[in-house]
Amino acid sequence: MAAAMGRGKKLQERVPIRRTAWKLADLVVLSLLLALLTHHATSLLGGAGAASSRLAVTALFCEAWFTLLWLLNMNCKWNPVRFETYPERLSERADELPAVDVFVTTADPELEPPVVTVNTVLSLLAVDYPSGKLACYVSDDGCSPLTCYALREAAAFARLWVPFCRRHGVGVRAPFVYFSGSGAPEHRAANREFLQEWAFMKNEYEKLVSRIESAEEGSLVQSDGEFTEFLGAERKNHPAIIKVLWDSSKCTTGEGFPSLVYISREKRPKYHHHFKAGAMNVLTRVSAVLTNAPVMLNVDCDMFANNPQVILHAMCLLLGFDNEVHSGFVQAPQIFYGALKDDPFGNQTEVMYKKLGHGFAGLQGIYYNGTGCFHRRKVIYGVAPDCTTHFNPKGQFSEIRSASSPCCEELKLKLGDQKELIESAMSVVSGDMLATPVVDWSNRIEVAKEVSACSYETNTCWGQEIGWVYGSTTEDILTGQRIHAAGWKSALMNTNPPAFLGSAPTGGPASLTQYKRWATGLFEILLSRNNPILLSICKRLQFRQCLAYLVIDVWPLRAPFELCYSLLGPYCLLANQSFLPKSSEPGFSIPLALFLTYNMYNFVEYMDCRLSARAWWNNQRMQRIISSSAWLLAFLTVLLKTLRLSETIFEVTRKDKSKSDGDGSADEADPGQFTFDSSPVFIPATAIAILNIVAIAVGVWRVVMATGAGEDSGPGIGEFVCCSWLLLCFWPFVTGLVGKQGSYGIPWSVKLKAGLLVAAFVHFCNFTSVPSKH
Ligand SMILES: O=c1ccn([C@@H]2O[C@H](COP(=O)(O)OP(=O)(O)O[C@H]3O[C@H](CO)[C@@H](O)[C@H](O)[C@H]3O)[C@@H](O)[C@H]2O)c(=O)[nH]1
Ligand SMILES: [Mn+2]
Repeated sequence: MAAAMGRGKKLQERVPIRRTAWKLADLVVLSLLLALLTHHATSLLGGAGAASSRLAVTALFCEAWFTLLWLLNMNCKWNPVRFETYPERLSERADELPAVDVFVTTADPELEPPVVTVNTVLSLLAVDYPSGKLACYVSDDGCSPLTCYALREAAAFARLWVPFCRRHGVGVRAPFVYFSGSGAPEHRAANREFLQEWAFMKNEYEKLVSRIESAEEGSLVQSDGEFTEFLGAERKNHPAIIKVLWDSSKCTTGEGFPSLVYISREKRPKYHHHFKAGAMNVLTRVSAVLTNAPVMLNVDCDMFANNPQVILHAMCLLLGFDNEVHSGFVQAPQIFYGALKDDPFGNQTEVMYKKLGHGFAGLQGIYYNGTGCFHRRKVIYGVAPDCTTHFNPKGQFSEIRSASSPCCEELKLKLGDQKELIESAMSVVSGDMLATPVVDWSNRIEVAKEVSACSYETNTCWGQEIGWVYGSTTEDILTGQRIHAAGWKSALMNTNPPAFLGSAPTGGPASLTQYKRWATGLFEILLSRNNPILLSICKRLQFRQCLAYLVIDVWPLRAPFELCYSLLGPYCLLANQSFLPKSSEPGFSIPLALFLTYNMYNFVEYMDCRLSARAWWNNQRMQRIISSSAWLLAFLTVLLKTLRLSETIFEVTRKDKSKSDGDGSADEADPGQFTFDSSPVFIPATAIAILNIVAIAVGVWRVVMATGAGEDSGPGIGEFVCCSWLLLCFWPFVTGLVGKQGSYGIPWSVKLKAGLLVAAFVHFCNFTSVPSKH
């Protein structure tokens, strides 16, 4: 069918992005890095004193790492591509479109208010796609009757909302966005009939929100027989609850809207539930026995469909290649709404998507980002690309199953022996994108509960070769790696307007927690048998794709190197030594040129992505802060985990409800200002801020009193620049040290622990310092 659809006009086009100037710049930075390495290596060989050779070795070691990182980055960015999609060319072929199961995950009604989830679900139910071919499944790891109730109310509202959106071609179909303006959309304001309808819908939406927000758990569970299943259910100890909130096949009149199913998988204290990955696997199985669509879309609960054509765009990439190996999955970039001006917390990852993301896309394909992604179901079932259906030249199906194609027995072993599930899997594996079995759901709820039981996965391959992979809190990267290692490629979907918009954490602490979780998960990947190097040696992960994955996977490993390097400057000022060439030496130009070119390179990248200079500064500053706080803590946490001293958990990010209510958060004076709490992630960064203040003070005092060691061994301008630059990067912490009011100040417990670390370091510097001349 893919070929059939591709016949005539192409559905997609792979466009290489030219970057000759960037390649030159890559090489310039690389040669400066190599020059610096050579400088330190020769000064070592030239026989420096013991103290300065220790410094040179440390510097050399770190700089070798930075050079390696730069090479990895160069590899990733070298040949970027983008994909153009032409959804209008699908329009005459509506009946050839495959069905799609849409998954939404939510985990906590406190941190993820039901009204946020409801908006996401409504935006998805209303997309431009045949209703009968869509079904939406919501997984609730919070097991909350409030979420279930909110979704039931949303289904009632969808009956009005979906036809309204389709009739009027509404742009963004998350009601909180649509109704966030002060009045009706301007271009329609003259149409009285529309205005009436608009006002009616707005009123209905407001009623929906107030019903959801005023709902109380106690009265819901008791008064209404509908929610009795939640009676006595504890969040981590309850049977599976599955509710069909809307069944589109029952709808005989009108346009209808997609089916909606609520799932809270079984949880028992004895069983590890594997966080989001576990939820995704249950969603996969439950949908398999109900609708069994060959394509699955998954989004986080806070990520609404921002472009109603989103599924059609994805279909261009899923159906538009001659061979389906090119699009094992289709990932839309993760873009955020309601972003703070100039990205103060460095969590918009815009440049990362534009530079690294497109670079990945030019290799084996974009990484899976956990949300806004379309997977082929068979890819999730661990089927390799060469043992699936091939298309003959006439563009018709020819069911050539290669010898390695999984048979029924094999599927039973891998997916678990459940009759309905295996039947549905057989039909998916055979590759027929259009075979959607019509089943009567009412008979299947018990089956669905069976496959969402805790014990279902015992002695199966779920979480290993099948489904979302367990063992990392960054399950998305891990699962994507597994798919690429099976030989699939992936496609990056760029649409205008963006396909989905999500919410980024607000505030410093939440951002750092998120970065810590990612880095923890990435380190878990590196230490597992699923690390990209092994996957590239033993499986079919391409070599350059493996190197590209390393750019991301080594985040936590960067922390110790960057920390070490950042301590060299303050160490030299305190211990009256130097590690960089003096301004009088010819070698001085190397670090100077490197510093300037590297920062200029990054700065121009931000300009290239049409971001502000301030956004560049904030991001480069946050890089230093994140590395010395979140990544460092992640590094230590995983070390402790490998020593079996601690466990890693998935800390859910708080979603800002005020954004979905339409009223901006006015309670915080400056949402872009850094706030602190007593979490240990703040200790190392606070210590660095204090240390640099002390170091600069001592350094300046030495210069003023002229008590420094001779020209050759004492610190020079280079060391001063290092410390001042760090002080600027950690400025939020400097102000946090003196800040008093509420969360803008660093808590005393953090200051104290950081102070102790600094004292220990200063003591160490004194111990190893070069004695003064006088
Ligand atoms: O036990 C859990 C924990 C989380 N979630 C869901 O996972 C999603 C992501 O959680 P969130 O706290 O929003 O994390 P983020 O850091 O914003 O998520 C990013 O990073 C995650 C991996 O760390 C990916 O799974 C996400 O898709 C990606 O958006 C949300 O829908 C949660 O409801 C569950 O379903 N069960
Ligand atoms: Mn999120």
